[in-house]
Amino acid sequence: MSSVTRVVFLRHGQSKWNYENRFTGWCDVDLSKKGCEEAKQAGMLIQKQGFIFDYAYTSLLKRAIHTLWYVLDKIDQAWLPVEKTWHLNERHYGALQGLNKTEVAKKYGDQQVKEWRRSFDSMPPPLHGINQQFSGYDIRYTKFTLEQFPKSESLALTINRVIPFWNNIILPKIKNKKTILIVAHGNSIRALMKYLDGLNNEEILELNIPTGMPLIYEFNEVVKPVRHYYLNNIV
Ligand SMILES: O=C(O)[C@@H](CO)OP(=O)(O)O
Repeated sequence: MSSVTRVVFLRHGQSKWNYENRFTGWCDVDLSKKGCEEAKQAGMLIQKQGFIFDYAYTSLLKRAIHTLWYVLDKIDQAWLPVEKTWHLNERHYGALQGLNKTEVAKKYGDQQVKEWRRSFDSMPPPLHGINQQFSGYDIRYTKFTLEQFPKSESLALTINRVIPFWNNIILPKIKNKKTILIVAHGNSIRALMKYLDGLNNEEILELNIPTGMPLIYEFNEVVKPVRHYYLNNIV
């Protein structure tokens, strides 16, 4: 019997705003047609590896939830216990949410946009006031007061809310040899990878997570990551 325990991470399939090249963050945008196909393909890749999961986790955002549904359908594990949590949400992109990335780069420069998107501690400009990109009144976020509700998040702040979730909820299950599926977002997965692999601030700058590509992490008996790799058609 294998002594490694596996966790499958999956960034949602392409969303409609990924397709339109717009900052998304906590805006609840659905999958594009291509994203639905990517999610089904991810399910097929996972199914080929014969994974039988004990638990699945996802965010409160439908691009991730629907990706998970496609995967569970393909692997015929729709019965799986699923927990949805804001801890796995995409990083909040503040006032950039809804804006076109190319237009923002024309206005502020490529370097600034790269920093906002990929650096460790740079914070996108915060949302001001209540506009259509503000989801603080949404019923799914009632546990936040308006003051607590994020108006923007750096990767560092994203790490602060993803890692306690990892340590409190996921880690004990890996210790108990449970196989776990986590369907999340580019930056919540980057936050986890920075932590798991001890990436420094230069390394994190270059880390991008592809949509709809299952990423397998293997953990040893003392729950240290020993190897990770993407599943693709070659596997
Ligand atoms: O817009 C977003 O929410 C994210 C992920 O789609 O974009 P980026 O790749 O710029 O972090």
